[in-house]
Amino acid sequence: MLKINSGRTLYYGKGDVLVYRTYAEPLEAAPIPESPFVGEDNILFAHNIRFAVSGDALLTSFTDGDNAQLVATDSMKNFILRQAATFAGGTTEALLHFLAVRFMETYSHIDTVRLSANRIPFLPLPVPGPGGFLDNRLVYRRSYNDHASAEMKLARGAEGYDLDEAWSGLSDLQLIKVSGSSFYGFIRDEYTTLPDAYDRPLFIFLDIRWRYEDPQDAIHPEAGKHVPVQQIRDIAQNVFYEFATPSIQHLIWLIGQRILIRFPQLAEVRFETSNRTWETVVEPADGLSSGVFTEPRPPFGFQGFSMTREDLIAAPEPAEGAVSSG
Ligand SMILES: O=c1[nH]c(=O)c2[nH]c(=O)[nH]c2[nH]1
Repeated sequence: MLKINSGRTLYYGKGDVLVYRTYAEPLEAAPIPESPFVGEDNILFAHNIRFAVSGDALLTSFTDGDNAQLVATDSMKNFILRQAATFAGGTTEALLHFLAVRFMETYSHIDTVRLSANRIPFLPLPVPGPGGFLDNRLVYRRSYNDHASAEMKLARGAEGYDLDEAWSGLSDLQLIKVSGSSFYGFIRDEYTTLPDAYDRPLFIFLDIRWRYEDPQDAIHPEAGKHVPVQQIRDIAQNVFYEFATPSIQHLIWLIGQRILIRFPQLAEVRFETSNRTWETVVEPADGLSSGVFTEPRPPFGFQGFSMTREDLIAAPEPAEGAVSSG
């Protein structure tokens, strides 16, 4: 008999399932030095979810055209939307875990669920209150900026469900540092046309993902070890601000160091970055005087880097000559 567990790829599912859940569980977080973030109300808890299932029982739907074991992807979408109403948590990771477990409890022939989500951020708006401006809890502003993400695989195990390949993430962060970044000292040969840059306006796109030592920490924020995406974002921003950096490669090393120092519950951090350094049109006289720049032309450079706790070294001090004065 044909099997799927012989290295065969078999899955199907639904992507772009938009789930706008209101009044999810509020999230609290302990502050860290780089971030004022101490929690969010989760009044809008919105996600774009991709949900894929697999299992031996699905093989004949491919080989014989037998639909008897197929949950229509339209039903999958309805399942996700309706189950989201009963979700009692407040993190993206917990939502994915909940949906995958509920699906496998409902459909016993499904062996594995792989799912991922991008949070759709809605930002609170300050309104005048008695003692100054306060975030209101009715009107929010849709943001197209960086956002939380998560992905995981849930597999039916001997006892319950095994959680594998669980990653939390911050996607689509875009940061510009107007002065205090250099790039020089690289190989200079007959292929080199790029001039040395001692102070470039460094615009970068970053995707950061992290994995917990114990993946349950991502799902149970009440245990106090969930890492808020806002604090990862604020660490990235602050490290960029603090250090004069010689390359994006070294910048992400410094960001990774800080993340692993702040969050001992994390086992690994991964980066994917893209270099969008603005093209100089009118050169500034020095780092802090006016210049004119424009969008860079493709092709764009990129970096990928992963770091585990074994990479942790003593916390580096901000470099001499860092533009940021605090
Ligand atoms: O930070 C950078 N790293 C590179 O590897 C590189 N290569 C390049 O052309 N510009 C840059 N910038």
